[in-house]
Amino acid sequence: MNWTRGKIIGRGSTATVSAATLQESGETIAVKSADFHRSEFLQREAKILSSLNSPHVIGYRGYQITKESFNNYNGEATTYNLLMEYAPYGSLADVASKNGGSIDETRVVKYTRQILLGLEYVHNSMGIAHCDIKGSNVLVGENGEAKIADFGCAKRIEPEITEPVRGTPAFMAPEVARGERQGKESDIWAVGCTVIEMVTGSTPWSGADSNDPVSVLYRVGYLGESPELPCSLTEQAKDFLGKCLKKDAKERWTASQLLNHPFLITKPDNEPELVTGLVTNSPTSVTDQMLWRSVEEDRPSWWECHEDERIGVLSWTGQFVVESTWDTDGADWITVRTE
Ligand SMILES: Nc1ncnc2c1ncn2[C@@H]1O[C@H](COP(=O)(O)OP(=O)(O)OP(=O)(O)O)[C@@H](O)[C@H]1O
Repeated sequence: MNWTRGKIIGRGSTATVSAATLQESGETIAVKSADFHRSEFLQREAKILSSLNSPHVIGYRGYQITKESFNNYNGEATTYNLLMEYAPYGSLADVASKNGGSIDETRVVKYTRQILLGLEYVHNSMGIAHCDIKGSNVLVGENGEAKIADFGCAKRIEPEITEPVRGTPAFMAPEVARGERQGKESDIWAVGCTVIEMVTGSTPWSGADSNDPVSVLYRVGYLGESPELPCSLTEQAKDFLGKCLKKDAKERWTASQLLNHPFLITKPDNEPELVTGLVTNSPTSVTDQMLWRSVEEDRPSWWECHEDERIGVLSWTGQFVVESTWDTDGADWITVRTE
């Protein structure tokens, strides 16, 4: 399959995402790329994504290994590329920021339903837990529908293998924060956190502790705290979040149960028009520079620092692997390590 790489449209902790055009059909796709030697998670993601087929999961278009010079490499590097359906509105986090910081309730209901439909499929039909549900890992497709993406942390539910828990601290359920287990129940906790993120425009725990993941994990895992519910929410919405944020994983509702919760089945008002997301129309050519958001132009200020420091900063903003050896006396807190 021949394709031409376009502008960079996203950058995560493990990979860079570019827009690209398929030469034969002219279709715009997204290509997630990583240096081959650091592409273990991306390869794992490609393997899982290739087995999934749902309107609520980002579409798989194949993978390719290339030799090319991009992403500030000196000279040519062997690059692993995951080819995916392109989501023109970017992630829910992008949609929120383009809509003045948060997402209106009608759309929050719609996106939540679609995330749960995606999870119902992934959990029940495919036996997979996503393990990193959050606003920046849910993309908005051409028709405005939410699609789950970024399966780099995903794992098979059965047989249950003891693996280090993975994900993003602010979205971690108590049992994950304690390094005990991670499965479909912890995805549901993360859905609750994602609803809070959509409503408030900030990640949960975004008070004084927001820059200290260890403190957040301690509060969730050992002090029994839950993220604060926005006071603007209706009673129905608060009840829904209560079912997602049950401290005991066994009591948490499943995706199928939540899909029947009144918060999601009450007829919504007319959906307001989507305010410009990443792009306003599905682009047809990567040469149409106006259509692409370039993170090259608005990299955060810490991006230019020395690579070691940058990895350090990324570790605070990105994903963590938590060793499952913690005990409650706090002695093992430093076993949180980054990947
Ligand atoms: N298919 C896509 N279409 C459009 N934009 C995309 C697509 N995939 C990813 N992006 C953009 O790139 C960003 C980073 O992608 P992704 O989360 O998959 O990378 P990552 O390295 O796994 O990130 P992290 O590990 O930090 O969560 C997304 O938040 C989104 O803005």
